[in-house]
Amino acid sequence: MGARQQGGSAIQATSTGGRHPSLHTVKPLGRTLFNRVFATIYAHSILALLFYHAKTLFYSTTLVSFSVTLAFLISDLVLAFFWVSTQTFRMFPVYRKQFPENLKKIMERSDFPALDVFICTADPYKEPPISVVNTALSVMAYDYPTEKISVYVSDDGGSALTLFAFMEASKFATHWLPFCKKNNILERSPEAYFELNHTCTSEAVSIKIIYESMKVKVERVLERGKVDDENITSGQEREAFNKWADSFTRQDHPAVIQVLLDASKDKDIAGYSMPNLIYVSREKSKASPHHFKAGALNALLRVSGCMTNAPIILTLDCDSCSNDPETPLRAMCYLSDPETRPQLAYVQFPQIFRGINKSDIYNAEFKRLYQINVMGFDGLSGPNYLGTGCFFQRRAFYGSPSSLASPEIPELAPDYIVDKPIQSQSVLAIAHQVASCNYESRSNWGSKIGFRYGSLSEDYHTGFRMQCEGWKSIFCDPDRPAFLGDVPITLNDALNQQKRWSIGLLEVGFSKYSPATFGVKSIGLLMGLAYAQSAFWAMWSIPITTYAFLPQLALLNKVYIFPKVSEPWFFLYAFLFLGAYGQDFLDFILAGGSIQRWWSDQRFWIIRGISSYVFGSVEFFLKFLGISAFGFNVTSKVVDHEQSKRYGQGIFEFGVHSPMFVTLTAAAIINLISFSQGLVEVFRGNNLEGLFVQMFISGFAVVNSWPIYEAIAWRKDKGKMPIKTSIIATLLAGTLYTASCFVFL
Ligand SMILES: O=c1ccn([C@@H]2O[C@H](COP(=O)(O)OP(=O)(O)O[C@H]3O[C@H](CO)[C@@H](O)[C@H](O)[C@H]3O)[C@@H](O)[C@H]2O)c(=O)[nH]1
Ligand SMILES: [Mn+2]
Repeated sequence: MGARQQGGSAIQATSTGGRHPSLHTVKPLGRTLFNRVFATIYAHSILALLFYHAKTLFYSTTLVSFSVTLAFLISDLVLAFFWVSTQTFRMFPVYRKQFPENLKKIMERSDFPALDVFICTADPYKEPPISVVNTALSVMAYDYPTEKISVYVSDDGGSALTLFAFMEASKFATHWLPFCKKNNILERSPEAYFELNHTCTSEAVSIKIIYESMKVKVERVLERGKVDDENITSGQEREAFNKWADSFTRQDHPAVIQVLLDASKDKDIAGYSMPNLIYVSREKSKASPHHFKAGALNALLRVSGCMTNAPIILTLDCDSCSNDPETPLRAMCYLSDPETRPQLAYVQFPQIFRGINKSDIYNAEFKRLYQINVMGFDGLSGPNYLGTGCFFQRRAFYGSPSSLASPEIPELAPDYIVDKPIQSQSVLAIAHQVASCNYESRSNWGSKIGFRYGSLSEDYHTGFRMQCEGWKSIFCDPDRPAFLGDVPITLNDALNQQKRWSIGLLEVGFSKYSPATFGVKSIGLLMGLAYAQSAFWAMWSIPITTYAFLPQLALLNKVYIFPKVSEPWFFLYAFLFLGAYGQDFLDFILAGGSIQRWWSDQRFWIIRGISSYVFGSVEFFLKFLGISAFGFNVTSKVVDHEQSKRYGQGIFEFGVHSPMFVTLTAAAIINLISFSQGLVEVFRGNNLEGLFVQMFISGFAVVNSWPIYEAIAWRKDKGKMPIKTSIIATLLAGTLYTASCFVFL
């Protein structure tokens, strides 16, 4: 909205010095001055609050009041940390525009750099192969010199079913690509295209028939769980599937690298060349760590290095379909600009999703994380890497801009020129060698070269470390979303995803490369703080859990812990609450959000605070102390019909028992009871002034908890709260209340 109108025009030449038409412009957002003034006022209010706590702490006469004050002091210090670090995003947010149409005036198409696309998938039953195929087709059909595109699919599930789907896709692609280009189609994922376009030409109808028959074949094979002989059409295909011997399991198998399309040979039905399409399932063995997605990406980095070694790499999650065929040209506006290029590690596009319900109940949109904060980062040294939809310079994986970190073999150097066909014996031999699981042992992969290991949030970690090395990045947020991904549609999936993120981020936060120490030293205070905010994301659990339980338990015990409405300190509390919420609301709406979605956003922040972040922190510290281990739990992209219907109606999906639902439900129960108790007090004419803040907090929580009460009390569908969860939560609430009676006695 506001942001979009300030883009500037193509006439203001920026980077090309006026000699050529401009490729891109950058402008500060209009609200920067307001942000700075407001920050000054708000900072003073925070200091006043801390002073108030210190004073209360100093004069507290009992152990209980001392402990309660201390708990609020700690909580408010954490809130203050998040507030301070949020200001880094508000100091210099910028908005950029690109002019891809000008690229053609400056460069010949034949001079465009080659592009290697990496697509990761890990489990055919959670990530349906037909969707992965759609993602691949959507980028194979990019408006970009086709023979320069190579798509590498990493299959961490090591599944013949996925390979089968891609064999079928390579045949379908020979029809699909010319169809898209000839008709200048925008949605180049067939699924999206057929969903949107109901009035079809006869050509479209016949393409649709080919697509549907491929889809049916792929889905049938998936249902059967194996590729039957009748589905294998050539000796070459049979040879490939023979690799799935009896000893082949997903955790233990040799590397499988299969060239499905070869740009130098294969042609589409119109006679034009096809892109390269290569299936890669790296070697796995239970004896060696595989480092989850980062490991998969590094294997692709090496395999692609010796096969095509394109200078530009696009990384995609299996569900990130292209939504705009012009996207690589937009990225090229920066990657081909001699002024920005030498320092530029990557151009990040925002993560945008399809199929989010109207009020976005699980806050899948993540406006703050994926859009608002990123614009703030962009005005400093550039956005963090978001894991998908990102164009890298290959060189950025090999050391800082000024000093190259050399790989073990010359074939992997970023400037190596591949002079043999990708299917030649020698190329395939090296590719298999670098995809083996022992290749990385005692090497710099994962520490100084490639995607970085040691965190379940490999995206955040890798981008951060690149910036510490001196690389810059750019956020590219065009009006038409460049990619569209899938969102979790059950609460359990959403919370588990958030738990994984919070663990991964803590892993970086407490490593020797912590943004708070190493980061501040390498990239400066503002960038360091900006990264630190995410690293310690899970610490939100401290204030949120405290405010979800403590004021309520005190209220139940008739202990009033906040300033009375008539006291001046009350206004401080009111200002801090309204100021923070108000500014958040403003940011959200100015970034094009709706009021309804903003409400869900704040609600889900509270929900995460008492579930994902609490459990994520606990799991992290157990691992830190060497007591347990955790893995990368892939988010399901499979759509259950009933669940998806409820999701569409905006109904919360519980359905299964989860410890994370227990804490949530316990909080909902305690808030409801304490609010009711407060009401009783008010009707009895007791002390509304002293009660007010506590009543307000529990009332606010009650309104937010509405979906939980529904799920416990009167829903009948499969997504209601399991009885077991409700019982355990009630017991937990009872225990907390009993304990509080002893404390507040
Ligand atoms: O061992 C693994 C685990 C996952 N993946 C792939 O990683 C991607 C992301 O997994 P998903 O379950 O969809 O996670 P999300 O939480 O939705 O993803 C976000 O968070 C991840 C880090 O936790 C980033 O890697 C992603 O890019 C980012 O979109 C998918 O394509 C998976 O196939 C692998 O290749 N190997
Ligand atoms: Mn995902």
